Amino acid sequence: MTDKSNNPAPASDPSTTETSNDADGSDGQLDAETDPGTSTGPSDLDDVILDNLDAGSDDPSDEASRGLFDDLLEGEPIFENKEVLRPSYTPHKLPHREEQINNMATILVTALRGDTPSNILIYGKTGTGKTASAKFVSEELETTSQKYEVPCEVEYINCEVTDTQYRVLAQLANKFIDKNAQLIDDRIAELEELQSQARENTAALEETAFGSLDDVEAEIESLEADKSEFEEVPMTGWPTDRVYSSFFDAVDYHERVVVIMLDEIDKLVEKSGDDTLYNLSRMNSELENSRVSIMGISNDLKFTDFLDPRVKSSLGEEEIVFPPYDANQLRDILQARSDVAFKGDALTEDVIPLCAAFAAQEHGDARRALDLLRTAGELAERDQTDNVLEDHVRQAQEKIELDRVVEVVRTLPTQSKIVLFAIILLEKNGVHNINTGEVFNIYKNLCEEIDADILTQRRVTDLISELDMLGIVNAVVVSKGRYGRTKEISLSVPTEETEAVLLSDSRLGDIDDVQPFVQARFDN
Ligand SMILES: Nc1ncnc2c1ncn2[C@@H]1O[C@H](COP(=O)(O)OP(=O)(O)OP(=O)(O)O)[C@@H](O)[C@H]1O
Repeated sequence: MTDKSNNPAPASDPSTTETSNDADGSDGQLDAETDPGTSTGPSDLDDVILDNLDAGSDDPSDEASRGLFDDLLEGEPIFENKEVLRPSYTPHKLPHREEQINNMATILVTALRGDTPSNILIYGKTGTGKTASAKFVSEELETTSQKYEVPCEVEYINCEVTDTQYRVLAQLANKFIDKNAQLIDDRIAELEELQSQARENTAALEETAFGSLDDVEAEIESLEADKSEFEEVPMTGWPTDRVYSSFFDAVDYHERVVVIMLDEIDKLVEKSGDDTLYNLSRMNSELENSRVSIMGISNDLKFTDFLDPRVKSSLGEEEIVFPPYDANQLRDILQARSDVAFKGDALTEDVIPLCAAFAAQEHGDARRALDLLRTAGELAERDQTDNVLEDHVRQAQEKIELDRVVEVVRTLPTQSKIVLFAIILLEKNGVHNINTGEVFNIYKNLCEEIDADILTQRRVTDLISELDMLGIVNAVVVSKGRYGRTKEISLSVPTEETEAVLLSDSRLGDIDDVQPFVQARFDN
């Protein structure tokens, strides 16, 4: 990167050296240097600076005109369209998901015949294409329904964000209230058009259901009354049954089949139980004009164990499983995306197979594979090379892993952070085969220092097990013969980086000198 502060030009020019001695940066001096005859008025000053830069184009002082971005912009870009590698992009082709997509379509085609499709539960680990496939099928369904003029709508809700019954129902109610308002407006506009035609010539009413202009007027008034009855649901504050009946009335306003897609449905059940699913699944018996079908998507294969048996059987009428991708399948997925994402020959031969192999190790996660490919491309771009190399993929793998660790450590509860900090202090001081007692001693001293509650040794042991499950430490139980069993703990993440994240927590960051705490290990 070109750094103006390193630019030798001003120093090598005696006149500018003088200038820099001038307390206020002396614009006048520059002026005089360039053109002694020029006055120092502000309007001339602009010209002088430009002249100066132009004149020096062969001079190293040209560097001064190079901005922060010039070097980065130089050279061939590696990406043709980086957006297609981002998670927000919905691909139009989903290799190796044909079977699941066909299964979904076979179930949902019922909606295009005006009947209620069975509810569907979609399972599969993260990054196996569940959301992408379900969205693809929904878009196709809506497009076809428009083509054949069958009223069929899909509503998508991400239950990780919208995670209570109130919010799910309110969001659905408001979506249908908006749609109804739009429908009513369109219908009123048509009727007003008919009114004006009929005023000129009453024959315009002949082919319609209206006998007179008064009938048309009455219909417009009735539609306006309907519209004013739909009241937007506030995001908090109403009793839940009122929100439910708003949604019910809005969805039943006219004939249609509605598919409600509940992504991360397990999060909704975890946070607020199965009431929402119970209410949604029994709606059809009461709806007069419309029909509702539910499509639930989950990473957690076991979440239905927590459901009321009635909800469970109704929701799981059809189940579709998304298995993890293997390395060959990931390769095809990456190849299809990279054709659009990268410039012609930007990728060297090994890049896609390596990204696929890394991601296949991580339970066949396509999101991870795409992240790796994008990050490798970005690292190559930063190196200002024309090609993405195998080494960029390895660096990308490390970077993503480190980012994950940083995020997990950053969001740990304070007590777990203190326990982890104690383990780090022991490791940094060369202690091997750390045991729970040693961690507990240092933990206690750290807690006293920062005025935190001290948990029992048993709880601390639990927290160590949690850190183990998160992959931050490795705790193995070893038998000490007649002295019983103990845990030997070691760090599974890079020490320096993890410590830096812990110290960025304001409470732990307040500890000035950690040495006495490590010393305490020997005192206890
Ligand atoms: N067969 C595929 N072809 C192309 N891209 C795919 C395929 N499967 C998944 N992807 C891409 O991988 C990423 C993750 O997919 P998606 O969000 O559908 O996974 P998911 O199974 O819903 O995961 P999660 O449960 O974590 O939400 C998305 O960017 C998606 O476009």
